[in-house]
Amino acid sequence: MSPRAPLVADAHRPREGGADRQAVQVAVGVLIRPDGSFLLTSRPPGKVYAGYWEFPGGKLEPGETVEVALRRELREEIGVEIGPVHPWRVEHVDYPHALVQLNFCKVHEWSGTLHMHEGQQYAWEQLPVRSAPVLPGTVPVLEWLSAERGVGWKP
Ligand SMILES: Nc1nc2c([nH]c(=O)n2[C@H]2C[C@H](O)[C@@H](COP(=O)(O)OP(=O)(O)OP(=O)(O)O)O2)c(=O)[nH]1
Repeated sequence: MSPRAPLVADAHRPREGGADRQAVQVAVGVLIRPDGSFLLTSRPPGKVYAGYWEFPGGKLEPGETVEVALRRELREEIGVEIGPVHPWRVEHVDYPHALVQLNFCKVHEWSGTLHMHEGQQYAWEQLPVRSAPVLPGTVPVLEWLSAERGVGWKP
C-alpha cells in the first residue's frame, strides 16, 4: 500500500471484500502524441462505471508485470503494439467494487491502427478534456498533466 491515503471514490456504498481487502493491480497507459494530445477511451457496456472515460488498460493477470500487462491490455482492447513503457505515477482508489492500485505509465510510441475491440469510444484529448464523465480514479491524472504543462486546470 502507498503511504498516502487512497482516493475514496464513493464513501456511501458498502465495500465489497471487507475492510482488509487487497489492492487489485491495474496497468494504465497514457498514450501521448507529438502534439501533446492523449488518448481517452470509454468503458465498455457491462463493466463497472460503463460509459465513463478513462485511460486504456486493465488488471494484471497472475505473474504479469505492469509492463507486460499493459502491452497485453492495449493489444487486446485497442489493437496497438506499444513501444517503450515509462512508469509515471501510482495511485490507490477505494471503490465500492474494489480497492485498486493504478500504475500509470506514459507511452509515446506505438504501431498499428486504433481499433476498439470492446465497443469503446475513443478521443484524442487536450486540456481541458471534453469527454465526460471521467472515472474518479482518472481525474487526478488530468491534474498531473495540467501541472506538468502549466495549464492550471481543476476538475
Ligand atoms: N484502465 C483504467 N482503469 C482505471 C482508470 N481509473 C480507474 O480508477 N480505473 C479502475 C477501474 C477499474 O476498477 C480498474 C480497471 O479494471 P477493469 O475492469 O477495467 O480491468 P480489465 O480490463 O482487466 O477488466 P476485466 O477483464 O476484468 O473485465 O481500474 C483508468 O484511467 N484506466
